[in-house]
Amino acid sequence: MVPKVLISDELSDAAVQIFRDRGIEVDFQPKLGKDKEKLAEIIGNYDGLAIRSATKVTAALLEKATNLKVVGRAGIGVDNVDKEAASKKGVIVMNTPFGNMITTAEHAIAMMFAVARQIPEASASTHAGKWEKSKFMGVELTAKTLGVIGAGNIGGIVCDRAKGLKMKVIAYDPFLSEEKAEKMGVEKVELEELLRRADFITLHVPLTDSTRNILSRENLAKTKPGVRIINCARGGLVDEEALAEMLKSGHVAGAAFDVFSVEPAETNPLFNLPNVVCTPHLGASTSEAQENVALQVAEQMANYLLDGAVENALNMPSMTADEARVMGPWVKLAEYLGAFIGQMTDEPITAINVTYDGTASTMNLRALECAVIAGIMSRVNPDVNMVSAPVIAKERGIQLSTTTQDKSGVFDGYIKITVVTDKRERSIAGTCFSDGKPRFIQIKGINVDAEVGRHMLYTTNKDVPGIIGKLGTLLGENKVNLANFTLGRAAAGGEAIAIAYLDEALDAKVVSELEATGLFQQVKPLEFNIA
Ligand SMILES: NC(=O)C1=CN([C@@H]2O[C@H](COP(=O)(O)OP(=O)(O)OC[C@H]3O[C@@H](n4cnc5c(N)ncnc54)[C@H](O)[C@@H]3O)[C@@H](O)[C@H]2O)C=CC1
Ligand SMILES: O=C(O)C(=O)COP(=O)(O)O
Repeated sequence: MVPKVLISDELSDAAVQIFRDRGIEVDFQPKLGKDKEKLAEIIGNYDGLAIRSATKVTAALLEKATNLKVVGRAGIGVDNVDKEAASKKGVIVMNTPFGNMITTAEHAIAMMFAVARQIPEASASTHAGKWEKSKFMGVELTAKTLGVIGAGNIGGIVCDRAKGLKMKVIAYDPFLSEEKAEKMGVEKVELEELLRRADFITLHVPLTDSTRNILSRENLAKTKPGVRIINCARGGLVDEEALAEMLKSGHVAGAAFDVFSVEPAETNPLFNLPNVVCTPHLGASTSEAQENVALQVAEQMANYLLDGAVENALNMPSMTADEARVMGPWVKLAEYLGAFIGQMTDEPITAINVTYDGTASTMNLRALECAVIAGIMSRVNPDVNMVSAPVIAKERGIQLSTTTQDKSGVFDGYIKITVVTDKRERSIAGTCFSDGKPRFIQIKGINVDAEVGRHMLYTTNKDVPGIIGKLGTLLGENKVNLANFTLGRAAAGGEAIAIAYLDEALDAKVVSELEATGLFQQVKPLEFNIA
């Protein structure tokens, strides 16, 4: 089936072209992001949704997005996407972290100049024929201290440009190392010190629980008198009411805001105050940046929908198309191993350990781990996938651990998973042969060579003559056709396991009859989702 993508915000035509060139059906409805009812009505038809900041991907919208696999944000900030809800629904959320960073940094610098020299007001006054030369006395940037809150990609470029302007740059970013700060030629400081020393403050942090209201009334009061504040990051980082009051009192000399706590901003405490420069979220609005993010998001979404490659996802480990191809059988194996043990385990799982041996240990382990968890969780929730499974496991407080080791046996590599419950530990191992077919190679420590079948019956018994005959007879009496059969045992007379491959799912009645014979310790019908 040809995947379908909806573009619900203003995106460069380049994105539409890429989707078409890649053989993806695309609907370009750039106004839809502002019409949430209409969007909710049709979202169920799409595998992918490409957005900017106008579309709000809420839990309610995701509920309706029954086919959605990926949300692609043509830009950086994803605070308009409920990532937790998306993860739970198994929807990948990806952004384009670099495509508009230069453009946004340049906008911040432009805003700093604009507020230092009151350019918008001076321009409006000149257009009005007033020639108010003495009214617009500005300040120089040279030798002033710029306080950068958040020195990541955009903040880093702002630091670099500001140094070019001969400013003294200080940065507050708890994740910025001293070495990196030194390399960037900036002084790393705490927030309090930044507030106290900066002549200009510019914000470049994402909007998160830790950054919301970072320039609160209390923090604004700690700033240097005459400070000018620039926000080209996100509305909600600054207390706009408090800032408006401080602008009026003269403590803050000016502000330049591109983003607002409510957008589109029709009213705002900062509007119509002298020396407040406002732009309507234009940070990323250059033709270059829009071309970059549109191309990138379309390529990333197409790669995922067509080849399973994952790039710049916020809720899934990265995987190249080549990796996805090479690892395909191993990802399947990981999922089948998880599904086997998940179906065997009725009591709550407290911990999962995954051992990667030989070739398996050289692969993208995060992706394999997600597949293992998805397999295990699929018994509880059939809609679970590699994106949602780790979230569900975390919610349930399941401890995850991994072990890697060099090739230790006859196989070039294998994956072994052990799950721990309050009552017991269970383990299973499997490998992929060169035919690309996943095989179970060890169950409960007993060696087997078992392919994966859609409908399987797993039994354990004491290794004594006649039991397998009885199993066959009972299945035959119930008109259950056997497609194949595999046995394994620890030692003669010890524990033995049998795996029967059936043509259809086993009736609960047959399971009860098998249990009633008293010959088996365990009788478990197993179902596998084989594409
Ligand atoms: N106005 C616009 O049109 C645009 C706005 N943006 C906004 O700019 C933000 C920053 O973008 P990037 O630099 O690309 O992100 P980034 O992830 O490269 O940098 C963010 C930095 O903030 C730091 N940080 C996180 N929590 C912090 C905290 N509590 N205190 C101080 N620093 C903290 C991080 O360590 C990181 O270095 C985006 O999240 C987005 O909201 C991005 C593009 C365009
Ligand atoms: O990339 C970002 O984070 C932005 O804020 C840009 O927003 P936009 O795509 O212009 O609506």
